[in-house]
Amino acid sequence: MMTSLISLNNVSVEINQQKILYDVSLSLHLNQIITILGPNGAGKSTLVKVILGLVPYTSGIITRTPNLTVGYVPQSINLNSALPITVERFMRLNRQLNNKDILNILSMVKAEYLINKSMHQLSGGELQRVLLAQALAKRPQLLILDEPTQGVDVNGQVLLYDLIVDAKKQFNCGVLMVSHDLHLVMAKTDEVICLNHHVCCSGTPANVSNAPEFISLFGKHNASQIAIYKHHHNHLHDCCKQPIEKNKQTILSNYGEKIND
Ligand SMILES: Nc1ncnc2c1ncn2[C@@H]1O[C@H](COP(=O)(O)OP(=O)(O)OP(=O)(O)O)[C@@H](O)[C@H]1O
Repeated sequence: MMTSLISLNNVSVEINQQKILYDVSLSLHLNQIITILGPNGAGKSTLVKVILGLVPYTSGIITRTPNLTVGYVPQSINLNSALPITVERFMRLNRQLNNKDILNILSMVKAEYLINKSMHQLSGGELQRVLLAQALAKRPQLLILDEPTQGVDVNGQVLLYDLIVDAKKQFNCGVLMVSHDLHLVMAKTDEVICLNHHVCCSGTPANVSNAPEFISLFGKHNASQIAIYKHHHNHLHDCCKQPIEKNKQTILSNYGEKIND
């Protein structure tokens, strides 16, 4: 039997009488990668925060495995530019790690060369890798990432997703991530959950891309591109380097261009 790390059963969240999430059910297991996708304002970050225990839920049941260790990679962090901090100091903030631990964990995310650099001088990709290292320092059973490739160029995105898969293998952890980079993550994902305040559809990437709910949310053409991208995930084009706007039409309509150019 698969070990369920966390299960949500008909979880709803209301803020100021507004239903942000309703009747969301999901179950995440060890060694499983779940990707959550959905349009702007669909409640993806709220769902992540509910799972992290940062936002209270109004109804439903959440069950966690006892003493669950969770590592979290946020979308980005606000560092006070007036306060200099090196990567090494940043890594020490959360936990008492010795020098060897810090080097080991940074080398896992190919960031050991950054150890003495200022956090303020990192590129988008380097910063996200350090945030991943910080999350992995706890040796989490559950790794949660909320749009981890914001501000990261395409090579950095590919590397980051590869590192997430490596981390899953190394720690045998479950991974739950919010991502708009469907063309990069689909082949690495076990289950896709399409969220628009509720779970519109879920399943394997191949199944979801054929689901009527998914097609009505993202359009038939775009849905079919996702299925195609499952087989073309190493095939990158220049247009991927453009910043991906947080707008489902923009994100998904780019897929056609990538296929054809
Ligand atoms: N604390 C809050 N108070 C009021 N409204 C909130 C609060 N938190 C979230 N919301 C609203 O809930 C909705 C869902 O927000 P959320 O950030 O979870 O969406 P999202 O899917 O992550 O969006 P995006 O793709 O833009 O990051 C939005 O309409 C947002 O304005």
